[in-house]
Amino acid sequence: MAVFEGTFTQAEPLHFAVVIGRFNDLVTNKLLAGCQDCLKRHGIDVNPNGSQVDYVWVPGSFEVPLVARQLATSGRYDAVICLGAVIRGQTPHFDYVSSEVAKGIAAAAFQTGVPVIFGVLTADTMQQALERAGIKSNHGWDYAMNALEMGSLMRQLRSSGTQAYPSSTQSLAPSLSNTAALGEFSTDTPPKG
Ligand SMILES: Nc1c(NC[C@H](O)[C@H](O)[C@H](O)CO)[nH]c(=O)[nH]c1=O
Ligand SMILES: CC(=O)[C@@H](O)COP(=O)(O)O
Repeated sequence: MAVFEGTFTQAEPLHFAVVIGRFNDLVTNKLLAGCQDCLKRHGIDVNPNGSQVDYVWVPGSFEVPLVARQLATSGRYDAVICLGAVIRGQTPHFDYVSSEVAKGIAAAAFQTGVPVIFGVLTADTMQQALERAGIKSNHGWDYAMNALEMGSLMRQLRSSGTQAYPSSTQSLAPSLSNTAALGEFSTDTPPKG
């Protein structure tokens, strides 16, 4: 049997895409800064003109999953980091946007086998969101850590001969079979070789 765990010390070969919602960009720009700071401190070249991180801006959180899935499907990235800020208003709109973006991001990961990081704040107030985007702590940093860990973990799983999905189901596989495929990595992970 084996134990697989992502590391943070050998990030040099990893490639990331970051999808950012422009809505509430007072918050999302701060999440992005935290995310870049973390990646940079782990040896990643975060320059948009470099070769390791691509950035895609979309109008709002609702658009994030579509773009995240397209990027994940490209096979160019070890992880896709999604950043957004959904802040409750006076109508039920918040519930629709936050629910769809959460489901959509999960679906993008399941459908592609690529880690898609849920970095969308869902806050009752702007104050709550800002506190989580740099005033108290910056969750952008945490989301980058999640991407580093998952990118590293998936590389390990691939090189050990285990794969989250058979390559034939790499894109747009039905969610049921994807869920079953993920079960391969429960505590019953088969031995290597
Ligand atoms: N209200 C918020 C939105 N709304 C915009 C949607 O995300 C979307 O862009 C629009 O409905 C067009 O499809 N987006 C956020 O990211 N945060 C919000 O609080
Ligand atoms: C997240 C939202 O939907 C929010 O910004 C919209 O505000 P409102 O419900 O007042 O229209």
